[in-house]
Parts: sequence; structure tokens; C-alpha cells
Amino acid sequence: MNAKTHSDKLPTTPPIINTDEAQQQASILASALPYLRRYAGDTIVVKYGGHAMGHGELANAFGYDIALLKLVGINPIVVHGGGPQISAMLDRLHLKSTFVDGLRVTDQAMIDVIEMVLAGTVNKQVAELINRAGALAVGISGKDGGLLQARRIQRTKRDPETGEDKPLDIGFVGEPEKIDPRVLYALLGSGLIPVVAPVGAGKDGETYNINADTAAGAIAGAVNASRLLMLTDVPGVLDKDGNLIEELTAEDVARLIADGTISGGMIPKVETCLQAVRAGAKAAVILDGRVPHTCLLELFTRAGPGTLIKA
Ligand SMILES: Nc1ncnc2c1ncn2[C@@H]1O[C@H](COP(=O)(O)OP(=O)(O)O)[C@@H](O)[C@H]1O
Ligand SMILES: CC(=O)N[C@@H](CCC(=O)OP(=O)(O)O)C(=O)O
Repeated sequence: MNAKTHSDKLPTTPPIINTDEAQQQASILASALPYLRRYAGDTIVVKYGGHAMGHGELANAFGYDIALLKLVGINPIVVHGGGPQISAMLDRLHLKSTFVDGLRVTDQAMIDVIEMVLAGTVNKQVAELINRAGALAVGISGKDGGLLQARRIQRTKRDPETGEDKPLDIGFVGEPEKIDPRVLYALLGSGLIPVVAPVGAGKDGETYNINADTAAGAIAGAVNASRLLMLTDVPGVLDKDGNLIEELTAEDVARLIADGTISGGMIPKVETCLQAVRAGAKAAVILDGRVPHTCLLELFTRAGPGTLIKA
């Protein structure tokens, strides 16, 4: 039934190409076969960040990649961010954002706006990108089906005078406490692609803003994903000379953080990847979301363009 809907949406007249091009296309498809076999039936979690969404062609290519994964028998789950989109809306409402360790300090007025942006506008846009590519995506938030039960993140700040660590209130910022993946399995089992906004519910029904990397890592662990793909704005983890590091273990990560090679936003990203593999994901890859079809390059070619992180 879905197959008909899908093919109805695709162009009815394929482009005319010459024999050489056709031969080339056929051999590209044939060379993907071992990879298709390797991932058939597997679950792949993809973290799609807010920065990548702004670019039309890149966003369309992302939608195509996710639709293609589903159509070749892989189960993709998309977890999206939306940091820049939240900031733009808060600016329009004259609400000022501040960040602590890369996390947006979130008060009561902001959490309502953040939920509207993430679970509303952005979530529906990402689902639509995939729908337009001929697959069927369903946008949900971490509150749906009890997917992401969250607790308030505790942060501390060192008092410069006493040297004491004091609790720092960053508001409605949560971390996943419990994951219930049943809603994901229900959607995947019906041939649908879940698109998850990183908003969670607390035990008492309060709403929490969750960093999208953290949410993606927790979900990848809970569903034992064969890959967590973290799309970002660099080719992967780079060494001190700016060269791509192809593979990292937990020991490598600890060493590279200690010597300052991995810093800033890359620290929580690699730590999230490690948590995901410890919790049950087979491997995580940090890869360049600025490259068109980066997911296909990673999964279906020998280029394997990012940094692979294993336990
Ligand atoms: N060793 C490293 N390799 C690659 N990027 C690094 C490294 N150390 C720090 N970074 C920084 O981490 C950034 C990625 O993290 P972040 O900006 O939080 O990504 P995103 O917005 O995609 O979640 C890179 O743009 C880069 O500035
Ligand atoms: C707590 C916290 O900081 N939440 C993030 C959620 C969105 C996000 O993570 O989006 P990107 O992946 O596009 O950065 C925020 O408010 O920006």
C-alpha cells in the first residue's frame, strides 16, 4: 500500500541519459549492495542539527537520504535540534538567551516558546523534508508515548572568592532519565519514520528542554542502534594538525580531551557518542553535515567520511 503512495510521489518520467551514464548508475547501485545487505533491518539514529536545516539544497538532500534508507529496508530514526531557530524566535519575543556549558538557560517563559519551536515548526519541517522525498515521516516530541522521561540537570559554579562549588540553576533543562522506545517501534513497525523533537516530560508533568545531541545519544543506546550518526559542521574529530581522526576509543577520547585537542562543543558530542555505545549502540559516527548526502556516503561507500567512535 505504501509502495504505491511512494512511487506516485516520484517523478513519472525518468531523465533521459546516455548508455555510459546508465552503465555508471547501474554500477554505483551494484557497488552499494554489500552495504545494503550489511544494514538491512538495522536501526540507525541520525542527529540533524539546527544549523544544517537553513540550507535548502542540503536540507532536501538530507530528506532524500533518510527516505532512501527506509526504502532499502533500514529503520532510520531522526532526532533534530533547532538551536538557531529557537534563538531567532526568542529574539523576536525580546527574550534573552544565555548558555552554561553549551546548554541554554531555560526559564518558564522560554520553555513554552522552545516547545512550540522544536515540537511545532521545526519538527514538522523536518518531517516534511522526508515526506517530500517519498517516504512517510511522523513528527513527535520526546513527550509522546513517554519516550523521553527527563530530570532537571544539576550544574555547579565555582565561587571565585571561596573556591566552593555552588549549585547553579539553569531552569527547565533536562537530561533523559528513562527512555520508553515503544512509540518508536510502533512507528517503525508500520513503515513510518519517527522524527523526534528533543523535549521531555518530568515526573510531575513539567516540560524539559534537552540538548539534541544528548537526546539522540540516549535514544540510540535504548534502541541498540547499529549506528548513531551525528551531523555537525566539521569533517569529524580533528587532530592538532587539523587532520581527520578516523576512529576513536574511550581511552583516545579521554587523552584528547585532557591534552586539549578536543574542546568546546566537541566534548559533549564525543561524550554523548561514548554513552550511546556503552548503553547499547554498536558505534557512533561524527560526520560533516555540510556535505550533501553525508549519510549515504557514510553508510554505503568505502569513503566512510567521519570519525567512528567505539566503546
Ligand atoms: N578536535 C576537534 N575536532 C573537531 N571540532 C572540534 C574539535 N575541538 C573542538 N571542536 C569544535 O566543535 C564544534 C562542533 O561542536 P558544536 O558547535 O557544538 O556542533 P553542533 O552545533 O553541530 O552541535 C566544531 O565546529 C569545532 O569548532
Ligand atoms: C538545553 C539546550 O541547550 N537545548 C537546545 C535544544 C536544541 C538543540 O540542541 O539544537 P542544535 O542541535 O541545533 O544545537 C537549545 O535550546 O538550543
